[in-house]
Amino acid sequence: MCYFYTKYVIIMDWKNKIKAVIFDLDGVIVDTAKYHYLAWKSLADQLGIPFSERENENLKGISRMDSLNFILSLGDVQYMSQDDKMKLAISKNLHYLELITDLNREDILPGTLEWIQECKDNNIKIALGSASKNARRILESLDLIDQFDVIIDGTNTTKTKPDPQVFELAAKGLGVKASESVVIEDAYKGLEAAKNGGFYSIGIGDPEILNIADINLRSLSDADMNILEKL
Ligand SMILES: O=P(O)(O)OC[C@H]1O[C@@H](O)[C@H](O)[C@@H](O)[C@@H]1O
Ligand SMILES: [Mg+2]
Repeated sequence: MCYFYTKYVIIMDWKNKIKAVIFDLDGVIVDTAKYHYLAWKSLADQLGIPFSERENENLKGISRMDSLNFILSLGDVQYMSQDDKMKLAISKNLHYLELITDLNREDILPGTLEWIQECKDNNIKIALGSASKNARRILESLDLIDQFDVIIDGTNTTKTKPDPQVFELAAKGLGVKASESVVIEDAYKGLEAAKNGGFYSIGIGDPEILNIADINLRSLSDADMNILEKL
């Protein structure tokens, strides 16, 4: 008796469409968002400004100075000299750095390493697109710095999310178009930045808050890259 076997190779559609993934850092790769909150909360307490996790949502994805200005506006602070603002921003950052002293590979959020590996297996380029000026230091602590083809952070940008500059610079560095790239973000403003630049997006976190993402996940560990088939 003779058997004939036919092999079908199914090529997923997203593999023809997507050439790059741009990861946000804080709240996507590592849960530093909570330390940013704790450091801002402690500063707000010192200044006597009411500040809770609800208001903190507005700080996700924006620069250090914009965050400080937002907190001062909550306290109805009409005027503060640039010098004094700088001192407060520096003190918040020193506190934040203290809180993340012990950050290490175990702090990488679930699913991140698998997504990075899948990108590599599928010849998808990887960039970091973060507002943080501490990004490189954090990637070093996590031993991830060598995984990225391009790193764009708060030291490379002049405009903050929701301006798409950070993602545009990342795409330019990778040599891909926005329409061929997926941005992974935990911040509403980050998702707005992705949309403003014409990037696809995945929102990590509460789908009700992140309701402008193309795909919503609670965590990267909730799906593998074939979820991009939904795009
Ligand atoms: O103070 P840093 O590390 O430069 O970070 C700037 C911003 O970086 C973003 O990634 C965070 O979501 C913001 O909360 C933070 O303010
Ligand atoms: Mg973030």
